[in-house]
Parts: sequence; C-alpha cells; structure tokens
Amino acid sequence: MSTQLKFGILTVSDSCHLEPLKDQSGPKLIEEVLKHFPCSLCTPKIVPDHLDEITNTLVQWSNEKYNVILTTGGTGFSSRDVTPEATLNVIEKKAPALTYAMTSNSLKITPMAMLSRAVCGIRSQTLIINLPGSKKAAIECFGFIKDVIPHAVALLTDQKESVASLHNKMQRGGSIDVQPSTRNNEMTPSKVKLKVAARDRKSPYPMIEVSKAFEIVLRECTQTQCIETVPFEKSLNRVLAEDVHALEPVPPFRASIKDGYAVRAEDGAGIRRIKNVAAAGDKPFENELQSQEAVRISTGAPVPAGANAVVQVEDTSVVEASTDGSIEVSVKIEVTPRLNQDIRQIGSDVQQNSLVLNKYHRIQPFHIGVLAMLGKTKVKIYKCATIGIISTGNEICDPGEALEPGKIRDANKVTLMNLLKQYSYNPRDCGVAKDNPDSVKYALEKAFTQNDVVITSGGVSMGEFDVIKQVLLEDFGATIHFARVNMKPGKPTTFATLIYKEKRKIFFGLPGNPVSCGVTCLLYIIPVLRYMENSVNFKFPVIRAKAPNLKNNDPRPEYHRVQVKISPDSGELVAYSTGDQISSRLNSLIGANGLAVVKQNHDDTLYYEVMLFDELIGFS
Ligand SMILES: Nc1nc2c(c(=O)[nH]1)N[C@H]1C(S)=C(S)[C@@H](COP(=O)(O)OP(=O)(O)OC[C@H]3O[C@@H](n4cnc5c(N)ncnc54)[C@H](O)[C@@H]3O)O[C@H]1N2
Ligand code: MOO
Ligand SMILES: [Mg+2]
Repeated sequence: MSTQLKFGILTVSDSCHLEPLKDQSGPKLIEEVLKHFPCSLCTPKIVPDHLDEITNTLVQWSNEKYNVILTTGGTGFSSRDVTPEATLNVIEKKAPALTYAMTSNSLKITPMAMLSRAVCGIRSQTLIINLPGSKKAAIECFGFIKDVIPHAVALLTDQKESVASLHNKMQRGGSIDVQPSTRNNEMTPSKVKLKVAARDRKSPYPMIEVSKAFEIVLRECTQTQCIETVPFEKSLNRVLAEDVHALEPVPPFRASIKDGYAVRAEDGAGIRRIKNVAAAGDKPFENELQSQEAVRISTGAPVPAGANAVVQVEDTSVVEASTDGSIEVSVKIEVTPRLNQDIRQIGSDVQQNSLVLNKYHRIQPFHIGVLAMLGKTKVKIYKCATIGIISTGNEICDPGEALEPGKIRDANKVTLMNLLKQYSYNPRDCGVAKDNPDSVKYALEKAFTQNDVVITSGGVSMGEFDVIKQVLLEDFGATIHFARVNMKPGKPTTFATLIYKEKRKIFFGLPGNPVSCGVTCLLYIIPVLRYMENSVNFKFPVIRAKAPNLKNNDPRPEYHRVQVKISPDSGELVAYSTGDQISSRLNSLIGANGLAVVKQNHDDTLYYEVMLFDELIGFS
C-alpha cells in the first residue's frame, strides 16, 4: 500500500504546554512516524492536561479525517491525567488488542507499564492511540503497534485492494512484522514457504500511466544538497553548485589580434620607424610608442603603451631594411588604421567580476576550458547519488560462462552499468540474486548499505518466483509507490522507497526482459538521477517524426525503438522501426536513437512523438 497517512501528534502535558521546547516525546514521535511512513503528513499540537482541550482536539482531527492520532502523556494515575477519559469520550469503538500489544510488550521491559491506563479506539475513520508521556516509553509502544497501522487505516478507509492484498499475503503464510522481532535485524535462514495456489492471481497494484509514474518518482526523489569541491579538470559532466565569477579580466592585457604592426591610429597611413618587436608572452613595453613609430607585433602579444591600433602585415610594405634582410628599419602603412583596430581590450572577452558560469550548469569540456582561463582550479559540484545494480534470476549466469541447459547470460547488469556510465554516473555492481526471498533480501541489504539508489532487474511480475515486492514489503518495510505501468515494454516496473539503517533509499525494480529493462532505465532512471543532481532542466527532447509502418497491437502504448534520421531533401525527421519489438529482443535497441510512442492500432498515423535519447543521424 502506498502509505500517505495523515497523523496528528498530540502532546498532553501542562508543563510542555507552558514551555513547548520541553516537549521531547512529540518531536521524537514525528521522527519515528516519518521514518516508518516517509510520505506521511504529521500535525503536532500541545495541550494541557485538560479534559475539554484534549477532547476538542481529538474531535476536530477526526472530523478532518486524520488517519491516526497518537497522543503522548496523561495516561498515568495522577489526578491531572485524563487523556484516556478524553479518548473514551470521543471513540465509537474500542481497539483493546492494540492496548494489549503495547502493555504486554512493555511489561517485558518494565513493571511500571502496569501503571498506564492507555486507551485505543476508533472514531469515524480515525484510529486514536494513547501512548505514555515519557519519550522512551512512547517510542517503544509506537514500535509495538506501528506495523499494523497501514492495514488498520486501509480497513477504516475501505481500501479494498490493499486489504485484499494483505489478506492474500497472510493466507499464503506471510505475516505482518510486529516488534519485538528479529526478522528485520538478521538474515533469516529460510522464509515461510510460499503457498503458490494462494498467490495473487491479479496484481493488486493499479495500472498507472507513464506520466503519473514519473510524477511519483520525481515527488519521492529529492534534489541533493550535498556539495563537494573537486579539481576543475575532474569536474566533467558534474553539475556546478556555485556561480563562477571572473576574478580577473580576460584578456588581462591589451592583446594584438593580428600579426602586424602596433601603431598610433592618428598618424594615418604612411611611413613608420620600427622601434621594437613584441612577441606573445613578452612583457608589455613600458616606454610609450611615439608618433611615426611602430612595434612589430605577433597575435596574442601585449600592445605597447601609446599604440592604439594594429595593422596586419598584409596591409604594409617594407621601406627600408638591413642589407641581409634580417632587420626592418621602416615600413609603410598602406591602409589608414582605425582607432583600436585589431586590439582585444582588457576584459573584452570576460569582464572582471562578471558572472561566467551558472550554478546548476552541467560542466562540459568548454566549461572546463573557461575555468582554466579564469584560474579557477577548484569547483563546487553537487554529489551524485550512489547507485547499486543487481540482476535477479536462477537462470542468470556470467557472460563469460559456458551455458548450461536452461541458463542465459546476464545482459541486464552490464547494460544498466554502461548506460549509467554513459550519463557519467558510477554505478556499483551488486551482483546477482537468486529467485528466492533470502537471496534477494541478502543482495538488497548489501546494496542498500552501500548505495542511495538500488536498481534490480527481473522478479517483478506475476510469477511465483517473482519475489522482489514481497521482500521489499516484508523485510524492508518499503512503500511501493507503483508496480504496474501502462506501457510496452515495462509493464511491471516497480518503484519503492524505504528507510534502511536510518537512511532513505530509492528502489527501482525493472522488468527482467532486457528491452523493458533498458527502456525503463531511459524513461525513469536517467531523468530522475539528473533531477536529483540538480540538473533540473534535463529532459530528453521529444520531436515529431514521420514514421511509416509502426504497428502496435497491444492495448498498452508502445515505446517503439526507432532510428530517427534527417532527410537531406526535405530536412524532415523520419523514424524507422528497428524491427521486431518483442521485449526480449535487445537488438531492437541497436541503432535506435529514439522511442516513438505508438498507441494501439494507429496504423494510419503518419507522424509520431519520438523521445530522442541519442544523436540524430543524417542520411548518408
Ligand atoms: N502472468 C503474467 N506474466 C507476465 C506478465 C504479466 O503481466 N502477467 N508480465 C510480463 C511482462 S510484460 C514482463 S516485462 C515480464 C517481466 O518479468 P520479471 O520482471 O518478473 O522478470 P523475470 O521473470 O525474472 O524475467 C523475464 C525475462 O527476462 C529474462 N531476464 C531476466 N533477467 C535477465 C538478465 N539479467 N539478462 C538477460 N535476460 C534476463 C528472463 O530470463 C526472462 O526471460 O514478465 C511477463 N510475465
Ligand atoms: O512490459 Mo513487458 O516489459 O512488455 O515485456
Ligand atoms: Mg517474472
């Protein structure tokens, strides 16, 4: 179930009401709630130990359709403790087993648990749970009951699909983890045996459109705030995390644009005595050039003081030279010079203090050249997410291995690794998992320990050995945001988020078919990695191309692999199918530079929207 729950966190305490900063339990509960239900909304409030104030808040939040209200405090034996009474005032049904779960587990920790009078119950669609006032006890008690909250809410809000899915899972031997439990803390040697006849025969996940799926992915993935400073020559393809200003002007001195003679323009055309020679790299002359004088100058050399024009050698002739021809004594300027002709003024390329490179730009080779020019040898860049890649399947073997009967070579992992490398990410090979929950759990644990984003291929469809979603839910408490998308290829694409060792992780379960895996990586993963890196404007271009003979008999829109070329005659873009589009045929991506979106039976459509993911090709 995609758990976006609305929680009210009500601290009941006279002293915290007077001094809100004293409240430790409320903020800690919010932290715990968000850890386990990352998409939830939490509204905090502090009220004194006053029957009416507590009652009013419970009624108001329940009327506003809060899913869960957690109260903390006021459950003890002192005369001011009235939270259970306020709760009993408002609930329509009691939920004593929740109270029992908290009490029985707490008693294993302390006999003081006997002094809690906490009540749990239901008002309309809201579950109200009294927790103790102490931070430690409140968090412990929340831990004992948290895992049943999504199902309780699903029942209260009549979410049939979610309820059915959970019932199915329990029938086939799964359980809801309730603490204290060791299942999340260690590798369990063997899972409950799957009762295949009781498995879901229809996917419990709704089929959503590609646009909606991408919207969810963007919503769940945050743009990084992590910045690192790197040597500029190592910054290729990273995203700038600072505006770069020029601390110095470029050029730093008046530089000649031509090989010729530096002169005073006001002297006009005519004869000049050669005073000196200025080559690139020379220090500028300190003595001012006088009237009727010239300095022979090279492109890039500093223009001498007093000179205000350079005349290219082509517009001059020699008047007097040494007998061996090695020295020019005087030359004739044949064409009247204009003021400042062929001189690059100081700062004419880049003005001192001007903004040269913008934050959020992806650094390309020319950016690095500009950084070099400015002497900016260290740059701040945004850190990329760390990414781990896992293949799954009993049939998978290494590409270098000889094939045994029934086995196939792992094409997906290397494809994904190299696709990500092409976009300048540095993914980790996290191995191959077998088609069983223990192996998948083990591989995922390792991958989540090392990476922010984990990508698997295979094991996400309807087969009895497709266990990825089961493991995500049961072993990692993940929220699966979607698991079916209306697209071909890529229907079972699965996206989840979870908290692992107190860190938020992103999970993509790509379908095992190699084309499905590649296409979904292009459609979802590359753009979202760009987004997470703050390359916010990244989008593969979508063009309209003429595409004869693209056929699709599937009700799902097909992302047809095409080669888009530019017609030399008309300049029109033309898309050619790469052949058989079955999801196993990875060759359909060979030579493709675009994905044409083809709706079912649109035989007569001549123009299609094509997402370009590679260079355009000219007709040869
Ligand atoms: N009853 C249904 N069956 C299937 C459905 C469905 O809706 N109902 N969907 C089909 C679609 S669409 C796809 S796509 C696949 C996706 O399957 P999984 O993600 O579960 O992947 P697997 O079953 O593990 O493998 C599918 C296919 O791909 C080959 N494969 C897997 N990994 C690799 C790899 N690393 N390198 C190369 N090839 C790989 C695997 O051998 C299978 O042939 O499910 C359909 N079924
Ligand atoms: O959706 Mo599957 O990826 O067509 O073969
Ligand atoms: Mg499968």
